[in-house]
Amino acid sequence: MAPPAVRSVLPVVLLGCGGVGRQLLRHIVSCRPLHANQGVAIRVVGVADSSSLLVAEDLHSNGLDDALLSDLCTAKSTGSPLSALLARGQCQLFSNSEARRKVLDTASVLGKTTGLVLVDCSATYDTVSMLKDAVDCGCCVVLANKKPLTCAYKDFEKLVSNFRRIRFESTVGAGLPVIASVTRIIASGDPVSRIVGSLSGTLGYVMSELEDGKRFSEVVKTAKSLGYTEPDPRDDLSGMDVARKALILARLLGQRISMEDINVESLYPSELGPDAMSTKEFLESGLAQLDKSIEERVKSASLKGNVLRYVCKIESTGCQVGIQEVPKNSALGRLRGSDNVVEIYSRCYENAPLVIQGAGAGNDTTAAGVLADIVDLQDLFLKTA
Ligand SMILES: NC(=O)C1=CN([C@@H]2O[C@H](COP(=O)(O)OP(=O)(O)OC[C@H]3O[C@@H](n4cnc5c(N)ncnc54)[C@H](OP(=O)(O)O)[C@@H]3O)[C@@H](O)[C@H]2O)C=CC1
Ligand SMILES: N[C@@H](CC=O)C(=O)O
Repeated sequence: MAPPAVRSVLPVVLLGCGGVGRQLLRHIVSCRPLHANQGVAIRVVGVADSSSLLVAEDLHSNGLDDALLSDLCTAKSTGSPLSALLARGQCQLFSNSEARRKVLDTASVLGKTTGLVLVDCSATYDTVSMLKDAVDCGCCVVLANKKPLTCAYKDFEKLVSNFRRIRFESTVGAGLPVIASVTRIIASGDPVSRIVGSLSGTLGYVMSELEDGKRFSEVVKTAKSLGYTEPDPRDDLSGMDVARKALILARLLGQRISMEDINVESLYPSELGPDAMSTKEFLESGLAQLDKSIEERVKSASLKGNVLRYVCKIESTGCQVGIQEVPKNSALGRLRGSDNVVEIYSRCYENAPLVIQGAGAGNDTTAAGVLADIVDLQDLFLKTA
């Protein structure tokens, strides 16, 4: 039987082709038959990293072909620059200084015709102004990067101003349907009063491995190698990554707050922070300085039948994120590995909260969440006859 005709074509420019971005490209390629059966086609017209942007020569063609995308993943994972792909033909390369203009030209051309989805899988604030300009061109935005939604409130407001055109499920809980659930509850007129949970795959993994007697510095490095941590793991250990998730959720609930309004507990002192040493130095020498004090905290909790968890609490009275001792035999205490758990309380879920639990970090699940977000926009990209 012939596959159904293509109903929606979604042109995509991907910003960031690190662990998550590359996995997204692999998912896009491997899901072609599935999407074709659903009448959906994703056309990757450009991919950027921190130094350049690779764009399809003809924006209205089929985009960068799958063989090129696979080679791009191989090149980037072996440390080659995007320029190594130029010899393949069918694409053009723009340096960092020209990339922003080219993305916006592309957004402007496609925004007026086929539409464009700008997908941010970087971990930088540098994309914010480009995303806002793309929104002005009528483009859609999909984010794994939390930073654009956690800078100035007016930037958040701008990005979500057309809620139909933005998706950011993977910013909280990776592939878990946290944003979708909260959005649906709010849309039904059921006021969300409280969200409590463990929202860091890295810290969840680290804490549960510590219970098995492993050394803090070792498990943090393992979490990094498993793709759970941010590019600089101090973003996780400082609590800032969880605070960003809390801020996104709080803003989604209508709170006009900023990062400074969130109480954040860090697992390391400022002497080991980014102003004092590089990520490499931190991993090689700084991290091990924390082993003893963390081991003592784990032991002290264990003597009381408790375990340590990094807990996030969002209420109308404020947001806080920090380490807590919780009973070993509680929902939070039973968490293992990179799993997240989120409890959502509202009028309908007052005494028994809505609970969402599952893998909360990792390139695979995060990229799957991003892909689902892109496909979710398909109705805005219907082909005209
Ligand atoms: N890993 C996970 O479990 C989860 C991750 N996320 C988020 O996904 C994002 C990506 O994470 P991850 O893939 O692990 O990070 P990586 O560090 O592996 O990749 C980041 C990518 O962004 C690129 N980049 C940096 N600056 C820019 C820029 N100005 N424009 C375009 N690209 C740029 C980097 O370029 P270069 O290759 O040149 O360095 C790199 O390719 C992060 O924001 C993270 O918070 C969200 C949920 C879960
Ligand atoms: N570093 C983050 C990745 C997902 O947001 C985490 O550990 O949860």
